[in-house]
Amino acid sequence: MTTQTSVDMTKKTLEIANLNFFYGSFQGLKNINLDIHDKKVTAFIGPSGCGKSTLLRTFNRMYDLYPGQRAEGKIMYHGKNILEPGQDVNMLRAKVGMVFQKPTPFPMSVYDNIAFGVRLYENLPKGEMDERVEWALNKAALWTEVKDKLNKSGLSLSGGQQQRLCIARGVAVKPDVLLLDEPTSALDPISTAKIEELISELKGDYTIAIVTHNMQQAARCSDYTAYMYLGELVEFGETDQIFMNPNKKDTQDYITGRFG
Ligand SMILES: Nc1ncnc2c1ncn2[C@@H]1O[C@H](COP(=O)(O)OP(=O)(O)OP(=O)(O)O)[C@@H](O)[C@H]1O
Repeated sequence: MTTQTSVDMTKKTLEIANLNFFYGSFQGLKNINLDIHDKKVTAFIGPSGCGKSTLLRTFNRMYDLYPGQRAEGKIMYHGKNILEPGQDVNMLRAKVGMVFQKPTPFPMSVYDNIAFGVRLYENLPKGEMDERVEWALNKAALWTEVKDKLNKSGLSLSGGQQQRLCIARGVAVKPDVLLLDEPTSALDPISTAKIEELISELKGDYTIAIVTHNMQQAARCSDYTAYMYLGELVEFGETDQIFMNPNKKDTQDYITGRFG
């Protein structure tokens, strides 16, 4: 008998089919097919320039902000192809939030860094906004460190705290998906460990896709791993299988450091 749990295990948040991406005439992604599973962490690994960030940026159409960049194919989210012209991209970006490599707090208070995004989508009375700010900072494991500094500039925090503030900002609008583009590459080992711990906790509530150069990080944090090379998806599967028993020799060579 199929239990509810096993049904949930196979639920997909994003279904990517025949996805191609172009920077002008240069094709950055070639016929990508994969599913992003609900409330799991999917890691994207591969050598520099293989298209990891490009792929991540298609999931919330971040590329739309840049002329000359276009995607073809399908990314199904809640039964709709988000690549179609009628898609409300602002709503999409609220549901599919993104955190970048370099922490990017807004030049405003810690409190307003969180409240700013919430105000774009919801009109909350002050008391409820206070609760939302505390809730988001708690989710990002930052509340105890900043609860006495809510009126201080977000830029006055340490790099690791700034990155958790950016995660709190993403979480505050209650997204389904969090896209993390090398979120720890600018951080020290202690901050990195905190973010990795946070990722494990957040996946209880959110679907997470992470680009990382750090193979150990992919192995530690993710449930699924995608290995990319030259704009193609070489191999995708459960992280244990990809790291311990990859199907392709290219994947094996990359994860064992024999590549290039
Ligand atoms: N704005 C752009 N205009 C033209 N080509 C681009 C642009 N951004 C990226 N590319 C190209 O697209 C390809 C994929 O780049 P992308 O940044 O997605 O790779 P990546 O795997 O994330 O690399 P890295 O690990 O170095 O961040 C590369 O060949 C890159 O040069």
